[in-house]
Amino acid sequence: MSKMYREEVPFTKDFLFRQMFDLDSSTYTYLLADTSTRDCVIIDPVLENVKRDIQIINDISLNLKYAMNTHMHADHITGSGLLKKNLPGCKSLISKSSGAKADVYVEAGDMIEFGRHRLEVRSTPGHTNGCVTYVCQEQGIAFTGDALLIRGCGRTDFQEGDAATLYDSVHTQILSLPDNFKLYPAHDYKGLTVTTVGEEKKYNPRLTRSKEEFIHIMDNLNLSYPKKIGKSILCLSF
Ligand SMILES: N[C@@H](CCC(=O)N[C@@H](CSS)C(=O)NCC(=O)O)C(=O)O
Repeated sequence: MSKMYREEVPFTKDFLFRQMFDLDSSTYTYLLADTSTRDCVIIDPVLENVKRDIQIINDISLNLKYAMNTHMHADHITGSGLLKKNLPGCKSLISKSSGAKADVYVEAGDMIEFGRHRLEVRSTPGHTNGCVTYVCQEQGIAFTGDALLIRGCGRTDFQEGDAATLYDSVHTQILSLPDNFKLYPAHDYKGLTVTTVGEEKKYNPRLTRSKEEFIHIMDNLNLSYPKKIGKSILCLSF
C-alpha cells in the first residue's frame, strides 16, 4: 500500500468526532466538539433523528453552537429548526446562496468556530447552487455534503444541478486538498463511511474522467427522484 493512504492526520486530543447515520435517507450527520470548552457543531442533522442527537449532546455535556447544513436537502428535512427549539443558544447555519432561511449565512472563506476549532467554508456548487464543503485543516478532514460522495458525486438533474459546475467545484475546492485529507460525505448507499482525497483522485469512476465524459455520465444516471423531494424542498426555513 502506498504511503499516501496510510498517513492520515490523527485527530488532536481535544477534538471529538462522531458520525451518525439515518437509515431511511442514508444520510450522515456529524457531531464535532472541542472537548476542552465543550462547544460543538452538528452538520446535516435529520429531523427524525433530533431526539437521538439531543440525547448524545446532553449525555456528553456539550453546548451546541450551530446546527449547520452543507446545502438545502431534497431527500430529507433538516433537523436544524427542532434542535434550535430544544437547545437554547443553538443557531442554524447555511450558505447565503442556498436560498434557505437560517440565523447565520456563510460564504466562501468564512470560518466557523467552536472552541478553538475552525471549519473553513468552501463553495462547491453543482448539485445545488448553495452547496458548501466545510474543511477542518488542523484535523485533515472535509465534509463534502453531496458535492463528492465516496466513489461518486451528487446528482445534477434537479434543484440547480449543473454537471460542469460540479466538476469544477470538486476539482478546485475538494480534490485540491492534500491527498491524505479524509473526506466525509452527506450520504453513502453502500455502507462506506469515509474516503480520502488521494483515493478519490485515483478511483472515483466519475471524477477521474474528462469534463466532457463527466457531463455525459451525469446526464445519463437515470436515478429515480428521492421519496421526500416534495416535502423537503418546500421546507426552506431552518
Ligand atoms: N434513493 C434515494 C435517493 C438517492 C439520491 O438521489 N441521492 C442523491 C443525494 S440526496 S438528493 C444523489 O445525489 N445521488 C447520487 C448518486 O449517484 O446516487 C431516495 O429515495 O431518497
